[in-house]
Amino acid sequence: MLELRSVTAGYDRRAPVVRGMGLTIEAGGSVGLLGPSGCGKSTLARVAALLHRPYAGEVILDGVPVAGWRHHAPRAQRTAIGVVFQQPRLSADPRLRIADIIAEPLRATGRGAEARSRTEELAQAVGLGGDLLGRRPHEVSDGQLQRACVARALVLRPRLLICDEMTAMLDASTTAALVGVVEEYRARSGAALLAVGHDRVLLERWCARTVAWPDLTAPSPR
Ligand SMILES: Nc1ncnc2c1ncn2[C@@H]1O[C@H](COP(=O)(O)OP(=O)(O)OP(=O)(O)O)[C@@H](O)[C@H]1O
Repeated sequence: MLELRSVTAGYDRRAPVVRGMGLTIEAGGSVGLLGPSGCGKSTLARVAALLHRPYAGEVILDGVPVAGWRHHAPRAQRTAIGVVFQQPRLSADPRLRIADIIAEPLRATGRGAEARSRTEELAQAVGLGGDLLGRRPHEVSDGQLQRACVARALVLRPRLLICDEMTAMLDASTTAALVGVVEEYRARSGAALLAVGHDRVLLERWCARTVAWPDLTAPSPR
């Protein structure tokens, strides 16, 4: 469903963080990407999420090379992919209420009419009850905000979910709950998963296949 071919990317063309890397995520499959802190996992995850344009190489979505990049890839392709980042406080607009954070992608794609029903459905799925939907980020815990970010990542019914250290700052029970939400969604929808992190035990339990950072230097077998 998604293939990265010989991708080179980073923040300075003269010293790229990611060099010539390949990774394949099969339709419905799950891949855990392991690597030490600072090696470039998040950078590669952002390329895979079509949020960061590589300097070289190809990103192929459903057999079609992604084209028309500016900083991001075109929205029509990006909406096939849901992303959860490590730090919910950096990825959620502090001015919005939790319900609006969850519904943001619907409104941004002209599907605001579905916002109310989808928000209620997903809030229930991720375990956000009571008055939490009406609060702003500074009025909820990190774990509650990350639950909202998982709901937001699912709201457009993505066919690929990228979880970049989604549980790094969470306790064991919230980690288990959110992995459960992702897996329940995948079981129902057939969506694929790229989970990025440095917790080998978690990723090996969660994903059908795990790859460690140095092994990505050669293109993955197709
Ligand atoms: N926006 C940015 N501008 C410049 N350099 C950056 C930027 N984001 C990351 N880097 C640098 O790129 C390198 C890889 O960072 P990246 O976040 O991809 O690593 P990581 O493997 O995900 O790390 P961690 O596990 O600690 O999150 C690091 O040296 C980092 O300092």
